[in-house]
Amino acid sequence: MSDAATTLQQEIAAEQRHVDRVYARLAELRQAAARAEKEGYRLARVGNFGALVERDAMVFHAARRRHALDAEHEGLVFGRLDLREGPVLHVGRLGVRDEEAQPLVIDWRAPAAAAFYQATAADPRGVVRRRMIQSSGEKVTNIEDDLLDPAAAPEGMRVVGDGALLATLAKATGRGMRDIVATIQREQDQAIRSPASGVTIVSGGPGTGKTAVALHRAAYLLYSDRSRFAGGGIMVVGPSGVFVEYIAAVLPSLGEEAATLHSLGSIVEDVTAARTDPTAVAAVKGSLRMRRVLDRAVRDAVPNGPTDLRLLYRGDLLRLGTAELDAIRARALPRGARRNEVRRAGIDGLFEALWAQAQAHKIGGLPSQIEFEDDLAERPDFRDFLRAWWPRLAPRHVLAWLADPARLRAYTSGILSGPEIALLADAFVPGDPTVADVALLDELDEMLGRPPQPARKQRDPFHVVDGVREVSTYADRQRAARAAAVRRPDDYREYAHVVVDESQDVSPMQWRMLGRRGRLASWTVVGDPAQSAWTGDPTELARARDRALGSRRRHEFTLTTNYRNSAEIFALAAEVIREVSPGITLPRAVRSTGVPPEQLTLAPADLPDATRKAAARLLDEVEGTVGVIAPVPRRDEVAAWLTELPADRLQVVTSLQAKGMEYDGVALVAPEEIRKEDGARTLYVALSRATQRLVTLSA
Ligand SMILES: Nc1ncnc2c1ncn2[C@@H]1O[C@H](COP(=O)(O)OP(=O)(O)OP(=O)(O)O)[C@@H](O)[C@H]1O
Repeated sequence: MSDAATTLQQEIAAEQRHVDRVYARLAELRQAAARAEKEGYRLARVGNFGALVERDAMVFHAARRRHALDAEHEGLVFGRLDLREGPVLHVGRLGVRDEEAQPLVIDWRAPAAAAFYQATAADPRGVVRRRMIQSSGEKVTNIEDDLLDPAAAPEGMRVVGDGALLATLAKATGRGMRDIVATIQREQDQAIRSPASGVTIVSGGPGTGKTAVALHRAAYLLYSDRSRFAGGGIMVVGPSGVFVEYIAAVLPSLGEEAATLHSLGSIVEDVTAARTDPTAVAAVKGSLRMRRVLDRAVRDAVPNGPTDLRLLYRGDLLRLGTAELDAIRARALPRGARRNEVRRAGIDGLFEALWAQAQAHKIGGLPSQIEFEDDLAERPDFRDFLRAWWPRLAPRHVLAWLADPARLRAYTSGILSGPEIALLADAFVPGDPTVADVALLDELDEMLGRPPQPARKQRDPFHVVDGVREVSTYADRQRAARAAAVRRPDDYREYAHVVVDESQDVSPMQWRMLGRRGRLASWTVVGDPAQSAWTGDPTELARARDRALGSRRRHEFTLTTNYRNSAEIFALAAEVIREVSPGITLPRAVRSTGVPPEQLTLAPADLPDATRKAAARLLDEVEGTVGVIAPVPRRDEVAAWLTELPADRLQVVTSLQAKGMEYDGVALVAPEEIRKEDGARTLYVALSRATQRLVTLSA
């Protein structure tokens, strides 16, 4: 064995001794947690109510603690700091103390761990040597050191390895995003630890770790002020369901379950939309002018509703025609009134008009006005009329009205341009909303208001026995521990923190939707304007975003290194974005594979076969996942070409779903169509998804 190899083995063995101590202590803690749970159950047999409550609390906390211990078992210790002064510190996924309450490992989120991420040779912050410890399970497999302050290094201090970051980046991509807790870089750490209040804005080009930073920031906030952020809740919003699935494992791997993940299509209660509109249609649907369009809709008569009211009262015909009914409805709906909440005003309007008529007709034996109204209110024909004339409207009902060409024209004329109105024809499919429609549904919900509803039954992980909530099985306990922080009504609006990823694609109407849920929140907003697919009015967009974020203080951060793409792949993506933004500052891609992207041009008839071959070859060449990116309208067609390939490492997505995603190999189908339909910026996104191999197939 060479000297260097021997040194490395000795250092690994030294770290292994510490790691073993940590796991031994962890086992004791786990046993203690289990004992606490048991003790909780013993209390149950004491039988009085106070003991039962105490038992619940004990079981709950013990289960939660055990859950955390289990979640963070893998690679628990990943760093070590040798400082100029003070004891050696080990950094890990959670803090563990020995029997004397001395720290064996400090939590990566703790202030003392900040130096692990922020120290550099130029600014060592008291750190002499920073050591990254790589493990598999409980076994230390490698060590990488940075000597940050050579002058302060004690005699005999050894330094091994050459770059944990690059070693990590070269590893294959799995189905889901991985946490980067062991290799967070200084500029990223500053954004992660930015103040908990106000708005933290993180920008940076493709692959600079914006998503990773946003998720680690959520974990950091939960650690630094648990009662505030777990109590109020953190909502993380991403562009698509595919993306949310991709990032879903990061927070649990950091031991955090307390954040709620949503795609822009799944924010509104009872709605899950995955379908996207063509970019031009989405720009119209996302414009704030749609508020005026919707406002006209919510004031309109319902389709197939009654056009007049005829009532025989004491032998006399009372009648209100279309114009009168419309006027009554309009009077009952002054600016700002919510249709579902002012139904009573509509009914009063009818009573007034009918009473006036009855008096004018000099009906014999006419009772008092109150009795007259009581008479009408009890009549089935009058009640039927009311139900048809002023029904309780759900947002989806009103949105469906826009599928009717005549109504669409009436609501949009003078607000949208002719071509914009044409774009919206056929763009609303009743019962099948698109992602952009969800923000319209939310707006309609706000405009219509809600009649009071009976409370919905929540799924409860506790069993209720004799009025006492209890958990009985291990699975129940786990679920109860997890659920306690995340159980909230579906239309919950009091989040303590909102994280918006890929924020460059949030439309003005979507900002309103998010703003409604973050009125009390602090925010983390990450994005890259260069990757924006938004083709609508930029000033309107900026205004809507500012409105949602309010006057809160802004903290801005920019990330500058692309950790995802090989330099060869990013060079091709850079060419595309420079065509539309010549002066743009792009991140630096740090890793080179020596393999340039392959750009194929084919006859259209050869595209299916060539795509199949390219995908098969990529599956051979890379260890991790392969993404096939297709133009939006062709996704299913392209997927059908690939049915014979193994599906476990292959994913077919549209150019819009590719937002935020990452694959080791990418086959990009028909880039020219993507450019034409969704613009060069969306093509730029598609070109910057691959870590190792990229093939483009132009027809
Ligand atoms: N400090 C780091 N250590 C290791 N890997 C990192 C680090 N920072 C980022 N990465 C990796 O780089 C890749 C890109 O990160 P991420 O997806 O967060 O970038 P992004 O800025 O959101 O990209 P995009 O804007 O293109 O969606 C991920 O695989 C992430 O794990």
